[in-house]
Amino acid sequence: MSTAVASSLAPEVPISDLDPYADEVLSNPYPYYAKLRDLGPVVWLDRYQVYALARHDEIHAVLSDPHNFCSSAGVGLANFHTEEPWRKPSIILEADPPAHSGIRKVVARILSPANISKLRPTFEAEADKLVDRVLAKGHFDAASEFCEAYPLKVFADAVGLPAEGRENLLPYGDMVFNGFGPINERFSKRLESSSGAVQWINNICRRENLSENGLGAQLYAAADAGELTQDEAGMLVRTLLSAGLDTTVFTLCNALVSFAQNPDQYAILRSNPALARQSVEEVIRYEPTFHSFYRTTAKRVEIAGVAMDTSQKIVVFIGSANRDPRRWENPDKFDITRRATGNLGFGTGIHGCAGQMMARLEGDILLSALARKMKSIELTGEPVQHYNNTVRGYTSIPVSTTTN
Ligand SMILES: O=C(O)c1ccc(-n2ccnc2)cc1
Repeated sequence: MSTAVASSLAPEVPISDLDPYADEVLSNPYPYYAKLRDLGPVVWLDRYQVYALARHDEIHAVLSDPHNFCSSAGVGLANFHTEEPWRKPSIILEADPPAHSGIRKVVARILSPANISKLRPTFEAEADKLVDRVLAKGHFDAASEFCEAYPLKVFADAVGLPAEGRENLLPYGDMVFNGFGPINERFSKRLESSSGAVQWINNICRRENLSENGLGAQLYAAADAGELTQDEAGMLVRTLLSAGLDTTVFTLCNALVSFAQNPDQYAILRSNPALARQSVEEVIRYEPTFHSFYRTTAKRVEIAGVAMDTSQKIVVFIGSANRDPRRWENPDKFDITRRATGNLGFGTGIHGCAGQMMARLEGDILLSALARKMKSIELTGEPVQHYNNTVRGYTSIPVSTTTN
């Protein structure tokens, strides 16, 4: 498509030359999101030749309408209907009904509160051990020694992974999340340096490499019961490992930085550690890990009066929806006393995050364990941000802490 598209666009679609993947935007996207929201309900990003939605209501509507806005063309910038994906498409994330429905049902059961609540005693014991270890140090890196360590232990154990080789998990997830953006230098560099990780992931998802009763084994048991094929079970183990590590690591990073930067909010949590679960919700709203997603029009369709052709890519900025003053009061304030449920940090609709209860379990347990023992936390240096096309978090968060 060329300028012809621009001239055939209805006049009311504002055109922006924003590059959402530029470092300066990724380092603090919120002012750019505000500009996009003010431009209009639908904006044309000329650089990538895609429509962009930055307001809550239009994003909610598109994510709730898989019939008109499909996922099988890929949920990143690449259109699987016209170009080769970098890896085999996900049978749940990059699928539409009816193929999606049966797969989702199995994954939803395995990640349901009923099934994962059995993990709580183990998750709590590991959280107490980790909190005691880092608080004994007084000074530590809350990213590498705390926020990364916890999911890499408890979630990887829950899936049934062996102890060795786990250093492949975050680089693999980084590739997956870069892959939802353009094939830019950031993505291709990661792709080159992580071919070993791809091999390791494909191998570790095999049934014989997983523990007897983990979440991975439960997926293969569903195949034995005829709900999936054995191959689909293996692909869904890949899903758990693609989706379940970097996201929770960065959510915990964003929580720690948000609390360190808002000590009044940490004091509230400290006074009532039972607020941990609600504060995870506010972290997901205020600093969502997952910032942008795409859908593809499945037919000629209209959004906010803008007529779109079929096969058009639309980027929805979830991070912007969660800061939209049309939906949230004082959206730029980190406030753990607000009711943040219903925010779009976990998406919504049939593709709403299948792992959200796992993410909440990990966040609730780790933050309440911290709040019970850590009196205060402060940054002893600038947190080092992690740059990725789609997710936001940190690779280093130097802190000093005081205990009871
Ligand atoms: O099936 C997969 O490979 C896959 C599924 C879901 C995600 N995801 C996106 C945002 N939170 C999780 C990533 C990868």
